Amino acid sequence: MLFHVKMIVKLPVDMDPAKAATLKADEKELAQGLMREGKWRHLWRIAGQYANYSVFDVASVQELHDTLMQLPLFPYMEIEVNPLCRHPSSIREDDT
Ligand SMILES: O=C(O)C[C@H]1C=CC(=O)O1
Repeated sequence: MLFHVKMIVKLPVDMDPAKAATLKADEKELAQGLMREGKWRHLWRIAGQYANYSVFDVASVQELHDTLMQLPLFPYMEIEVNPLCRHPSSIREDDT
């Protein structure tokens, strides 16, 4: 199942820089692992924002929820989720 996810990161301005750096490093490690598993299919920076557009490919809504909840930056993100399905005009064969 494919989901378009927008993540807006809002770290507290007074957060300890060392804590912020650790959170970002942990998030990067987890994100890259999910990408290698094929679950985090796309990750794009939204230009000019500390935010991203992502596409997740997971087995269920529950798996998406659990995956997002486990992100180290989850407590500091505003997240918007939209489910995706094939477009009848799409010519791409890999739109699974
Ligand atoms: O930077 C972000 O958009 C937030 C988050 C998503 C992946 C990652 O490494 O950090």
